[in-house]
Amino acid sequence: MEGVKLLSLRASSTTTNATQRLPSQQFLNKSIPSKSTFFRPMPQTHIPNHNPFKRISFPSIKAQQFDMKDGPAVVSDYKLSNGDALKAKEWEVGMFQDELAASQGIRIRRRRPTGPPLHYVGPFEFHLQNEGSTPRNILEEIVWQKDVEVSQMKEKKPLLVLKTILDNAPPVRDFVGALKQANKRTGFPGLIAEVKKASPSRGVLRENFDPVEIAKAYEKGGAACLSVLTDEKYFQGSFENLEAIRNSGVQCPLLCKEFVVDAWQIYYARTKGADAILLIAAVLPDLDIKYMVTICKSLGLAALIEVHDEKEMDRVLEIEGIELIGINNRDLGTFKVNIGNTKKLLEGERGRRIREKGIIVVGESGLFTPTDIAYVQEAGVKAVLVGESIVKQKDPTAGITQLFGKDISS
Ligand SMILES: O=C(O)c1ccccc1NCC(=O)[C@H](O)[C@H](O)COP(=O)(O)O
Repeated sequence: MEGVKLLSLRASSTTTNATQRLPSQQFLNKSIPSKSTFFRPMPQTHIPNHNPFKRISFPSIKAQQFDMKDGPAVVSDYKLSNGDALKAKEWEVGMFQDELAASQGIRIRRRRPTGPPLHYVGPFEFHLQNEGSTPRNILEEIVWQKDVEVSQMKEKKPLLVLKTILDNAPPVRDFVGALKQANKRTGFPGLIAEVKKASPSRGVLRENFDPVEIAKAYEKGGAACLSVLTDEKYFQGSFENLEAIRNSGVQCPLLCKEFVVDAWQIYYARTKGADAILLIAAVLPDLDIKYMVTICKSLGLAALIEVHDEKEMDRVLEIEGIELIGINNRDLGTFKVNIGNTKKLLEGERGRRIREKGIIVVGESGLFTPTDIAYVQEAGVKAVLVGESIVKQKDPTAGITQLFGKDISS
């Protein structure tokens, strides 16, 4: 069988022991390395081109044990099968994607670093450090899990199948239009009411959870749009919930609240009745956002681009064609909530650019009282995304009236 030649494999014996505590309860008592083994600058890395016979140069690999004496080892003429070469290529591409993202300030790695395929280690017996394969925070853990889930789902329903379903799909509802209209009608920020059973930071929010009943109660209470969590593992949500709400007669446009790591998910969300989808800037590099926004537009979906800090906001403001930006008051890495974040990100030049571009800003998370709503409205939002404070109420319709300090249903 043809193979590629592994021309130089270097290994060093350095290890890192420095640890830091993770913030979330779920992560308590776990420690992670301060620096990931597979996330440091590796100037020697090249993405191999498609010719399997071309030279591939590999990044340096840190080893905990290495039975060669001292210093780098050079392996020559070690052959990889085509299958292994593919794995090697995938691994290097993954590394390259993470480095590209890091250059944009993105700390979330898109998939769990697996370490190089076994054959990379050649004839030497050494164990790769796997500290780098521990997620740094909950968002990274969710994203890694999502990457695995999506590859399995894609196998069951490839894009071509989704596209066929979409040929007969009912029309999309105008998500942004509904928010603007509600803002005009009520004088308050348009409400995106979240159908949320549980969350990593707050646990189960509502035991008796009937998504359709809650959606109807929100609509009755004056919600302009609904946000439906579809992640199962961390939020106890589902695409069945989204579909059921869509088929229940509820008229509000629906946001699919997912952790998008692959454009396939956008098509899938649309087949399940979504009118809008969330894209998180802390997870997606600029090019992915641009590409995904284009896909959303081609499908008629609105894209809610979520940011949490100035850097993310500045990146997103450079992207053409963004209509909706969500400012999350919750740090998805540490769970800390501060509604002052919305104000901070809308001050000065940023606020001016947003107004100039006619972007609708959504204040997200941690909104519980009429004072909170007034505060973010004063800061410049035209919409709010609210989950916990209304979903926990026995009667979510009344919860909305309580949140705004006024009946906003008519
Ligand atoms: O809510 C969490 O614990 C959480 C953890 C990790 C990633 C995302 C998370 N939440 C998503 C959201 O931002 C909220 O569901 C949404 O903005 C509503 O927030 P709230 O009104 O505070 O329920």
